[in-house]
Formats: sequence, structure tokens, C-alpha cells
Amino acid sequence: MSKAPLRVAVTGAAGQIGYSLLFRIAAGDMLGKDQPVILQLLDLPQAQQAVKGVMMELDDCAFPLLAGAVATDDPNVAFKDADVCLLVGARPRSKGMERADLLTANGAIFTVQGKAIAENAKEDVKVLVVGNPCNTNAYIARAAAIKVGRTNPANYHGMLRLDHNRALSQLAAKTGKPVAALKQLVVWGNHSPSMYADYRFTTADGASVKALINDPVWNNDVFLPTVGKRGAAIIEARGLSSAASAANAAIDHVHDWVLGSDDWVTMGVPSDGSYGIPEGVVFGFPCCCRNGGYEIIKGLEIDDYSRGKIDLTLKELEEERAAVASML
Ligand SMILES: NC(=O)C1=CN([C@@H]2O[C@H](COP(=O)(O)OP(=O)(O)OC[C@H]3O[C@@H](n4cnc5c(N)ncnc54)[C@H](O)[C@@H]3O)[C@@H](O)[C@H]2O)C=CC1
Ligand SMILES: O=C([O-])CC(=O)C(=O)O
Repeated sequence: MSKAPLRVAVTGAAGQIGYSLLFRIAAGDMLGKDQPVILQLLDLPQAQQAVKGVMMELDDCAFPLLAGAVATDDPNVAFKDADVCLLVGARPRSKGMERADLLTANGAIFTVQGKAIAENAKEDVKVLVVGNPCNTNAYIARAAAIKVGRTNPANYHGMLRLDHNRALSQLAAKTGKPVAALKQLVVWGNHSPSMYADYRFTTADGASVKALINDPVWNNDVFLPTVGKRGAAIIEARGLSSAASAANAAIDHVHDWVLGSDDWVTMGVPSDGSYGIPEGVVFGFPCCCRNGGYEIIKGLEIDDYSRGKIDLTLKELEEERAAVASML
């Protein structure tokens, strides 16, 4: 017997990431090849015609798993009974624009959407914020949702998976090992150049990647800036932000959260106080997923270098948090 469809709400459905994301969700890449889905697409009134066009193309793919699709400009309709919400819609950073400028522009959007999710979605809804600045937008949506109650505050995430995947790829190139051989990577902190991609625990076919590379100068001067500034490098090259790789990372994040992971995955999750990160701050942590839930991996040793990096990215998040405090 086929499974009952799950409802997936996607905001910013007419945007670039939306265009890379929706077809893969409908093809079963996110929730499984046996899991029917209903897409609930939210975008601004002026983008509704474009969303209709995307829906026409979804029709034309004749996806066997696509059990329905609706388009709306009303968050209460988009999030109704949603099992998963992907909050992609936001004002994207354009060439030369600072992330800080995005904070106020996006704060209002995520207050409204957090409230609408808490009032309308399933009680165990899983929410992933992609729209930047995604950690703080997730923090805002979670704060608005907590005021309503009903949903699980632990289920409001920000997306660090693109940073994780970028770091994996750089490490594979450096070590000459296939991506699939690399295990136990973590990217701590904010989805911004301040993030700290940490391969001290990473193994390649069981061997220590840190020992294989054995090059702290490369780590500090090449690896971390390359991963941290990759988004800006893509914008510089394409004139547009990274859409296909961001969509891929969103699919990876939700896929592993729902279906489980056999390796560590980096997720931007509300801190439970682990590693000295204040409770509630949405922070990139090493996680493992099972039975539809996730856990922060505890007890990893934090050396002085790492503590410095983690504190730096936390400081940035604390500043973002202070900047939006009056909106909450
Ligand atoms: N976390 C991550 O790793 C990454 C995040 N991003 C972020 O994702 C976001 C989306 O990027 P793109 O798809 O390239 O942008 P885009 O500009 O192509 O699309 C954004 C869409 O969101 C819609 N939108 C704006 N406000 C909305 C609202 N209040 N409700 C619903 N829809 C709304 C717009 O009408 C547009 O269709 C940006 O904030 C970008 O910075 C991009 C890449 C990676
Ligand atoms: O800065 C942006 O808008 C794009 C982004 O987050 C990334 O590619 O990491």
C-alpha cells in the first residue's frame, strides 16, 4: 500500500533556489522514493504568475510521487498541516551587499512566518531556514513560534549543510580521497565567512584527515577562507547566489533528518547549551539523526585554536541576535 502524502511547504518558490529544489523534492530525493508529497508553495503576490509557471512545469514532469501542488501568497494557507517547511524566500544578497543589511529586511518576514507555522503546521513540523541570514532568521521564526506554542522549538533549523558539503569537497580534493570516504566533519557556528569548518575528527577510510593533511597553514590561510567565502565567490562568478548547491544542501539536511544519517551531519540547530553556546542560539553543531529526530554529538574536545574560532562565530551570532532583539 502506498504511503500517505507528506505536505512540504516551500517559500520563495518562484526564486532561483526554488527552481532547483521543487523538482527534486517531487522526484523523491528529499523524503524517499516511496513517499508521495504535496507541495504548498508560498511567494509574494507579484511572483504568483511565475509560481504558476513552475507548477505547469511540475505537471509536465508527471512525477509519480507528486500528489498535489498549491500556490499562494498567504502563509496561513502555505503552512496548513505542513510536515516540512523550507523557508527559502528572502531578499537575496546582491553584489557588494553586507549580510548585516539583510537582518532588518528579513526579520519581519520570519516573524510572520514563524507565527503562521506554529498556528497552522503539524505539531511535529520540521522547519529549515535557507534564506539569509539563515541562523538568525531561524532564531526569529523559532521565537515567534514559541510565543504561539504547539510546535517543537527544537525543530527550527538554519542551513549549514552547504558549508559542510563545500568543506567535504575541499578536503576530498586536498587528500585525494573520494568524498564518500570522508566521515565526521563538522562546521561550527554561523552560515557566514565566520563559520569554523573543523576536520580534527574527520577520517578518510578510517585514517585521520588532520594527520594526512598535516598543514595548519593551509587550514588557516586556504581551507577556512575558501569554504567561508565560497558564497561570495559564486556570486562574483555567476552574478547570482549559489542556487543548485543550496537546493542540494537543503535536500540533504531534510533527507538525513527524516530518514537518518550514518555519519555526522552539520545542522544549524537551537543550542541546548552544549560547548558553551548559549541556549537557543541557532548554531552549526555536529549532529546525528535517527528515528526522525536529531541529537547534538556531545563531548568532543575543543582545543584553544578551535575555542577561538567557535567564540568568533558565536560573537557574530550574538551581534545578529542583539540587532533583531527589538523585533521579537
Ligand atoms: N543558507 C544557505 O546556505 C544559502 C542561502 N541562500 C539564501 O537563500 C535565499 C533565496 O535565494 P534565491 O532563491 O537565490 O533568491 P531569489 O531572489 O531568486 O528568490 C527569492 C524568492 O523569495 C521570494 N520572497 C521574498 N520575500 C518573500 C516572502 N516574504 N514570502 C515568500 N516569498 C518571498 C521572492 O519573490 C523570490 O521569488 C537568499 O536569502 C539567499 O541569500 C542562498 C544560498 C545558500
Ligand atoms: O550569500 C548568499 O546569498 C549565498 C550564500 O549564502 C552562500 O552561497 O553560501
